[in-house]
Amino acid sequence: MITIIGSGKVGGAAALFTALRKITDEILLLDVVQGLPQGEAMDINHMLAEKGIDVNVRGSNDYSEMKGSDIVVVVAGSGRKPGMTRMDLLKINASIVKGVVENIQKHAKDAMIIPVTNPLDPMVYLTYKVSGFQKNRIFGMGGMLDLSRFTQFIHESTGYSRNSIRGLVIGEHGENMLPLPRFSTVSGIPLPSILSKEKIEEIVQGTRQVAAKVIELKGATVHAPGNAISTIIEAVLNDTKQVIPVATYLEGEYGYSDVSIGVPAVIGRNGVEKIVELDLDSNEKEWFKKGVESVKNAISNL
Ligand SMILES: NC(=O)c1ccc[n+]([C@@H]2O[C@H](COP(=O)([O-])OP(=O)(O)OC[C@H]3O[C@@H](n4cnc5c(N)ncnc54)[C@H](O)[C@@H]3O)[C@@H](O)[C@H]2O)c1
Ligand SMILES: O=C(O)C[C@H](O)C(=O)O
Repeated sequence: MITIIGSGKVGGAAALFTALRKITDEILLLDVVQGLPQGEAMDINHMLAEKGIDVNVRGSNDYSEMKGSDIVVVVAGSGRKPGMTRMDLLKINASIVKGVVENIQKHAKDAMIIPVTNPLDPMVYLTYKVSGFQKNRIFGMGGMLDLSRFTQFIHESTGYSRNSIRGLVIGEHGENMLPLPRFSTVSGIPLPSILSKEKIEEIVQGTRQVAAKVIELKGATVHAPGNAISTIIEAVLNDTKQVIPVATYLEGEYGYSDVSIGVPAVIGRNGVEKIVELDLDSNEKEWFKKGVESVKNAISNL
């Protein structure tokens, strides 16, 4: 059973994409707004009925119903408006996430938690500290979404199939995001031997900024984050051992401790089964460090 706390735009999309993957029998949508998760569940079930997919989606306002969840996704809280950074949501969302995690602790203490609420990296840290869960059981979704955007930019710039592209984006899910062209390939060919330096710089900047553009145009990002959440859920439930960038707690990896930030990790039935350490060059290390400093600064204000 998968529980999704926060049945708004991204929570609803995550339920939809997860149901379509047919990887669980039951999805519970929770929200504080009366009627919203119930209505969202009905709407998704109607779609699943036509498709003949027997995943049962339910909605509730009662946290105790998440008992027995394998994974709890936390996507409750406010989104940024045009002109804001994700960090501007720190204070308002920290109190929501803290309350939600206390409830997970109470009702689903054997679950894994996928934090999604922004600012993502500080929320992963808060979730780790408030829950007291082992660190491998908490992994935030941010880098997976950044990677889907980087992949789209590579596709648009090269014309090659999205299916041939293997990219990587790590670091803060925020202003200091770190797309990694040196560790990205198209059909095994490293990106720097396909695209010019200038073009690569353009798509790196584009990857950092494109979420703000979507928010300016349509108010929120919805489908890409919903799908990225379902990719991580699938990696856990199907024990795929896929290497996925997730925000997780570091204890010396990449030279940092007592901070949560995006790194590539092997995701399987035990959550984060291994953090993959890359040999970053000096420029990449600098961006990673800026991300760590930004997250540590936020953590100190929690
Ligand atoms: N990490 C990422 O990659 C990523 C991607 C997209 C969105 N987000 C973040 O996800 C969050 C949600 O975005 P959205 O567009 O779905 O927002 P939304 O406003 O559509 O939905 C948020 C929902 O959370 C609910 N909620 C608030 N407090 C709650 C509580 N205590 N318990 C249960 N539910 C509660 C609200 O009632 C609302 O329905 C935002 O913080 C946004 O920035 C993160
Ligand atoms: O950009 C946002 O505020 C939402 C989310 O973090 C995203 O990257 O889509």
